[in-house]
Amino acid sequence: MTSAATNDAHSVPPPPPAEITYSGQYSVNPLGEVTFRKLCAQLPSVLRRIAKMSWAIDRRAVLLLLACQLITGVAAAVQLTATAKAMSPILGDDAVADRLYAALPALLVVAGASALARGSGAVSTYAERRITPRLTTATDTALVEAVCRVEAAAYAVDGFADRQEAAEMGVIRTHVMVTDAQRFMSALVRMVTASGVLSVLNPLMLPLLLLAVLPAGVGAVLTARVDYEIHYANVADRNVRGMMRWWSTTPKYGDEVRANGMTDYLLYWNRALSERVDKRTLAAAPRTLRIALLSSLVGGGLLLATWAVLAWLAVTGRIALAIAATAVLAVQTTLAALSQVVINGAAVFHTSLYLSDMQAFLDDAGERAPQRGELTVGAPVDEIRLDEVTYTYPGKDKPAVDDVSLTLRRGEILAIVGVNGSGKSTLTRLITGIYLADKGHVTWNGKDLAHVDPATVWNCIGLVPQIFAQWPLRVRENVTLGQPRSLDDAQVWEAVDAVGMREAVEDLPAALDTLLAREVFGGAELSGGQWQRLACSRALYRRPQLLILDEPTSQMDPRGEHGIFERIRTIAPDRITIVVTHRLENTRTADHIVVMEQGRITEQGVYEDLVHAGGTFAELLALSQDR
Ligand SMILES: Nc1ncnc2c1ncn2[C@@H]1O[C@H](COP(=O)(O)OP(=O)(O)OP(=O)(O)O)[C@@H](O)[C@H]1O
Repeated sequence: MTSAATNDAHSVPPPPPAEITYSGQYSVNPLGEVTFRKLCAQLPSVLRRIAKMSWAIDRRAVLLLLACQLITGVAAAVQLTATAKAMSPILGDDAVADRLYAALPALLVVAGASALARGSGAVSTYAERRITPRLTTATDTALVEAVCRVEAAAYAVDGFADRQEAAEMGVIRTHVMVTDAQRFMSALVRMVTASGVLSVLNPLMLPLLLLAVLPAGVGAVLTARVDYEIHYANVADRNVRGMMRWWSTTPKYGDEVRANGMTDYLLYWNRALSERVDKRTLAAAPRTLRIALLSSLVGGGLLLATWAVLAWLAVTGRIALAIAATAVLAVQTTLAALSQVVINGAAVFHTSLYLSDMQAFLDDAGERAPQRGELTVGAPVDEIRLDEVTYTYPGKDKPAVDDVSLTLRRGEILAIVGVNGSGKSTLTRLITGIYLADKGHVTWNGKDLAHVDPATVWNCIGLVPQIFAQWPLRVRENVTLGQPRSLDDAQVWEAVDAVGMREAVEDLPAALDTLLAREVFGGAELSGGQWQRLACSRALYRRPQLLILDEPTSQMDPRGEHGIFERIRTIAPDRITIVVTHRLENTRTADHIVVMEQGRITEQGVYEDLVHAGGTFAELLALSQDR
């Protein structure tokens, strides 16, 4: 390419990343219409929920936490009352030594109560640390399990991935949830006891103090509301950025990224998405500043009024000096506790929003888990029938599989061929019960898959999908999928031999024990064709009743391909075998071939008949030989 051409290509700026918005049925920001009062009213139920979750994890730690809160409250009340007692002699007219001596018992009580409060603080931190890690693990596991167990069709539902991303935030927030709740509760207890003491000293002080702190409370909750609004607006972009980050940085696609010169573009993408996220976040900064300034201004003015009233009461002799001094302390304590209540209350509330997202996702995922029925299937699987089966992907107008009827019998090899997008893979998903038909029935041994426990169906299947996982596990687990059939490795080697991989596996640093993850220390990497052979050995190891191979040899050398088809023929009598392939020569092995076009079966028969039928099969075969 000439340099002019290169410059030309570079003078066209790349298009910005597509604008994606958080979609689906949860696309309405739940905070949009909520008032401050409603938010405060939600706190008890949020705390109850956190307590319930913690209770399920560690009852003793929860009880310990509650006991500590009680002790904190009692200690705060004792401290203030004893301080008031100590103030009278200290502010008296006797000699200093006599005044201190008289105040000593009360001062000792203050010291004891303070030590008790510190001790209970330390114990409550210990209890909280007993709960948090396990709570985080429990929620994380619940989320992973929920996603793994949904009907596969859920992945195609609008907004499912975005809601999953939003739910991930709930898991992250469980790290701080118990700490926030515990701090909130302990500050609340301290505040209630201190303000109780204060109102005993002078009933006028408490309402004034509450008024002084109220603006800070409103400000903190309003800020939380803005933060969540921004989080909500950024969910989709963060989701896409996370995915793109993985694709850009994983070594698996490193060759493609480098050799195709994609690095600059990918960095541009990452930057553009981050800038978009930042733009939204920065746009909110003036709003949060306004909220903070206004709430501080109003709160500060009211606090000034509180101090003025206290001074007026003392100066006019309406309260004794000792009481006024204790009131100053009580106001300080209440104020400190109140701001903690406000800060931690807002944090708890903020967390609750993410928890609600997580719970909504878990509930939704739970509803999307297969609920098909109690029927079971097992070996031997003699017949699989499809009767007028139709399936349309969510959001699509045209069916991917349209009115297909087919019968598969034990011992037969079926080949499915057709152009890209004709519905071959979708058909195999319907046969395996990964998707359920919208119309028509798929039956195994006469049992409709719509009513069969899918786990029993999947126990009978060995599947080599078109795009298969390269698990970062040892070779052994890559073959057994972590479900060994025996204690020794004999059957693993048998499956490895079946795909001609013995030599390659023996050459690895630790043979079957070699970790197949290049990124991890000590890990090894296989070639594309070797990975594909391993995927085949995985399916063969299961000795399935239904063996499905979707383009199983696309990356293999002719020797490997020949070996696999030999093997398929040898083991075919004990099972039903389906091969999806574009290499039409490979369909010679099949007892029956179906040709798919636009979701329908348009031709079927054996190889020799189809070659001479003058239809799509003959045309595709001729094209594949025209080089
Ligand atoms: N997860 C999905 N969500 C929505 N549409 C899908 C999904 N998977 C496939 N489709 C659509 O369904 C149709 C059939 O796809 P399918 O993967 O079954 O074709 P195929 O015959 O296996 O193609 P290929 O030869 O390229 O593997 C296509 O139009 C495709 O766009």
